[in-house]
Order: sequence, then C-alpha cells, then structure tokens
Amino acid sequence: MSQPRVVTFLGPRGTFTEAALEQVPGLEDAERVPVANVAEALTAVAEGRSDAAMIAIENSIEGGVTAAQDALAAIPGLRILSEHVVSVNFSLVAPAGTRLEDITVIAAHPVAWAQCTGWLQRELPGRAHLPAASNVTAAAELVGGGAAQAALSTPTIGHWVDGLEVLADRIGDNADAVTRFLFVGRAGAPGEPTGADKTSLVVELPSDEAGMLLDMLEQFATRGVNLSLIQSRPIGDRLGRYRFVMDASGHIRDERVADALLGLKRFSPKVTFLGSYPRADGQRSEVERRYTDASFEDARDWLRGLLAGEPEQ
Ligand SMILES: O=C(O)C(=O)C[C@]1(C(=O)O)C=C[C@@H](O)C=C1
Repeated sequence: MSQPRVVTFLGPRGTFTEAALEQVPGLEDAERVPVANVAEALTAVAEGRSDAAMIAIENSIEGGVTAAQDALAAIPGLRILSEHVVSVNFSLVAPAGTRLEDITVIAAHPVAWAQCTGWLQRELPGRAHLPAASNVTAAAELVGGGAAQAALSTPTIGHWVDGLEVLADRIGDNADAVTRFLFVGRAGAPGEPTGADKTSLVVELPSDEAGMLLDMLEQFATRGVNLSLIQSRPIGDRLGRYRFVMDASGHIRDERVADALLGLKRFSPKVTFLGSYPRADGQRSEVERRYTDASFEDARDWLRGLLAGEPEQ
C-alpha cells in the first residue's frame, strides 16, 4: 500500500489511540482526522474517505475491545496492516480547586474505569461512573460544568484541555498495563512474511452441534499453528449464535497457515480474513520441521509424482 494521506482515529486530539499513530512510520505528512468512535474510523476507511484507521483492540487488563472486534467483523473490505502496543496509565483530573470530597460522579472511558477500579474502591468508594467516548472526552466534558466533577484521563491531558488539575497520578491498578492497537487499511494483497507474523480471522461455525468448536480448532492444531487469541462474540441474529475472533501465529503466505485457512473455509459458512501483519513483539514462530513450507512442498512433490506415475523414491 502507498503511504496513507488521511488517517482516522478515536478523538479528540490527545487520546492513547493518537499516541499509537506515532509508532507508524511514514505518517509525518498524513492528515489525522479525529472521529467519535471505532466504527466511524473504520467506516471512513471502507468508504474511501480515509486511507487507514488506528483502533484499540485489546487491553492487558480489561481484555478485548468488543466494539472494535464487532466493527472489524461487520465492515467488509478492511485489512489489518500492523499492530502497536502502548503503555497506558491514568490520572484523576478535575477543574482547578476541586477537592476529593466534592466528587460524586467521575467521567471515564469504560476501559479506563475498569483499569482503575482498585484505586477507586480504596480512595473514592461508591462514586458513580459517567461513561465517556474517550479519555480526552471524559476530561473535556468537565470544562464549563457537567454531570461529573472529575475524570479519569491520560497523563498528557494538560496539553489538550485547559483549566484542569491533576488530583492523583498513576492510579491504574497495574503500572505495566498496555493496550494493543491495530492500524487498518483497505483490503489488498497481503505483504511479505517477516517470520514474526500474526494472522487475524473471524470464523462462524456451521451449526451448534457437538464437536464443531473442536473441528474449528483442529484446523490450526493439525498444522502446528498456534492461536494467541480466541474470543466468541454474538452474531446478533438470535441467542446462542457466536462468531470467533482469532489471532493465529504465522502469515497467510506460510504454507501451514494457508492450509489451515483452506481447512476452515471447507467447513465454515463464513471465514473473514482480516490480515497477516508483523507482530508488535517481534517474536518469531517456532515451527516444527513437519509444518515448514519445505515439508508442505515435499509432500506436494510426492503426490505429483504419484499422479504422474513416477517411481517412488
Ligand atoms: O480514550 C482513549 O484515549 C483511547 O484511545 C481509547 C482506549 C480504548 O478504547 O481502550 C485506549 C486505551 C485505553 O485502554 C483506554 C481507552
């Protein structure tokens, strides 16, 4: 893909999602367009109004960002280009002069709220949570008065919103918390494997009969493909029907991964390929000899020889 000229991200300016954009090389001249939510960021890409979007997909404490998983499953024509990991920590901020005892309602992004529950229970028990669309929105809503008296926000909020004071810093329950982000563009031919890649998929099961889930997992296990994430999400048409969002180790251009995808495609009514891209941690896949590209090629040569009537070696 050529360098993106327009990129969308969860705004306003100053969110962790914008910070993740700093990790993507070549965006120096790109126009960065803040939008209200993840679905909007991705829809702009699918409709060609933006070339790529940055979205939060998983937090090390709160788990999968389900809105992002659902949007990736529902919006056709997208491809994950890369993943990025950003450290996340939080501050309690309020208009200057606010005292802890003045606070009854705290505005916060739900993922931020979940990451600070320990501190909140200890220091501000029983306070109400006012959900906000982002960490920056939560703080911005305080200015000029609103339903909340304080907000959970990013440590850099002072650069973006005036008139706020930090009442408590580094209040996340885990100082090592990180959020994983995906940089998503439009569908195109996958790039070349790096040897440290991930492939993301969404798979539906043909029915809820016994053994279907095992059938799906066997497609990976019998080709030596490791799964680093598997999460069920409701399909939404009726109770009890799920799709599976999965991250597999390896690249669609690796024989073992391609073969697993063919196996999935033969039995699943819907397999969505979301992309093969370099892993943020650079960890290379350990591949046993029987699952290497060479062993797949040897096996194919052997079969070709048999069909051609060549004597077996
Ligand atoms: O509110 C922000 O700053 C965001 O970028 C969103 C988001 C998320 O969606 O998970 C990103 C990182 C944190 O885990 C909390 C919120």
